[in-house]
Amino acid sequence: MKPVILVHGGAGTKVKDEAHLQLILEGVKNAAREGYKILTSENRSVIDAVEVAVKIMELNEVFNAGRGSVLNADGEVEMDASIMVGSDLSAGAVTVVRNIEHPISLARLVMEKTDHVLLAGDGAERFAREHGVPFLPAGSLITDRRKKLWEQEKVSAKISNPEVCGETVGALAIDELGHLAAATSTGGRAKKLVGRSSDTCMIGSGTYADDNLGAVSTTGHGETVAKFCLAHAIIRDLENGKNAQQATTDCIKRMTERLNNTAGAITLSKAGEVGIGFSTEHMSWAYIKNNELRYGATLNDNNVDVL
Ligand SMILES: NC(=O)C[C@H](N)C(=O)O
Repeated sequence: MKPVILVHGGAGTKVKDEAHLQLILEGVKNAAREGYKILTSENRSVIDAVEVAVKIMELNEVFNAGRGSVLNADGEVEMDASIMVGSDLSAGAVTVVRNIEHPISLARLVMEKTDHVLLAGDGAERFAREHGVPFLPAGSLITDRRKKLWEQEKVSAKISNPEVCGETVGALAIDELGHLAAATSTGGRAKKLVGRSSDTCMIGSGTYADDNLGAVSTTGHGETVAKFCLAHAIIRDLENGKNAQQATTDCIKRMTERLNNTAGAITLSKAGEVGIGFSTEHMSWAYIKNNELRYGATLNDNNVDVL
């Protein structure tokens, strides 16, 4: 089995101009490269690879995760993340967490240090403190760009257009032995109600991994993704014999038709096949397989860098 790392930088990104597109593409390529380094290093582990890839994007302000997350109705950052290991289906997630740099690492701590799957808000933050997770001063994750957008949107009564609140991040990996892992992290939807949880923290909607079938990370309009259990719908299609690309394309299409809203997903099958699908105009993605880095932001893109 060839190791593969596959990442996305969110469906629904409103690409402003060429310079913005390049920042997004550099962001997903960099995350894929760093994840692949871990995946192919001596002490390789799929869980480390997806965590590192997501952490890199949580630090990158261009994405809606960690620093650079969108702001809720009160103008604050509340974040969600989840992670899953395909060998034994262990999973961890956090929701409505504030002032920590890496929600994905906290989700991993929930997976590894508790017998729970999901911790929320104050309880998740108390658990983080007890495990020595550093806290940032309040407001540190708010960027000027998000603040400006929030101020513009504040004057409009309508709910945020899902096309303008993309940039959630996710990563999948498979190693030489066929072990899979998946991770997803988000600031959610702009102007969301305080305390709102997203699909991203829901195992089966935002994230899923099972060595017997495949791994999925989703992005897009969270309520739609959650109602459709998009990640697990794709897994079921894999189980029914579809390949990674067919399963991803078909589920996104069924979800979009049924619920009249948009989303995107990346999929790795247990054979290491890649699936990329979205019903938004853009979703950035990158993957490394066979020493080639492939990346893009539209369905027709097929850019290749040889490593
Ligand atoms: N763009 C996103 O993926 C946002 C995320 N799914 C949410 O609804 O919170």
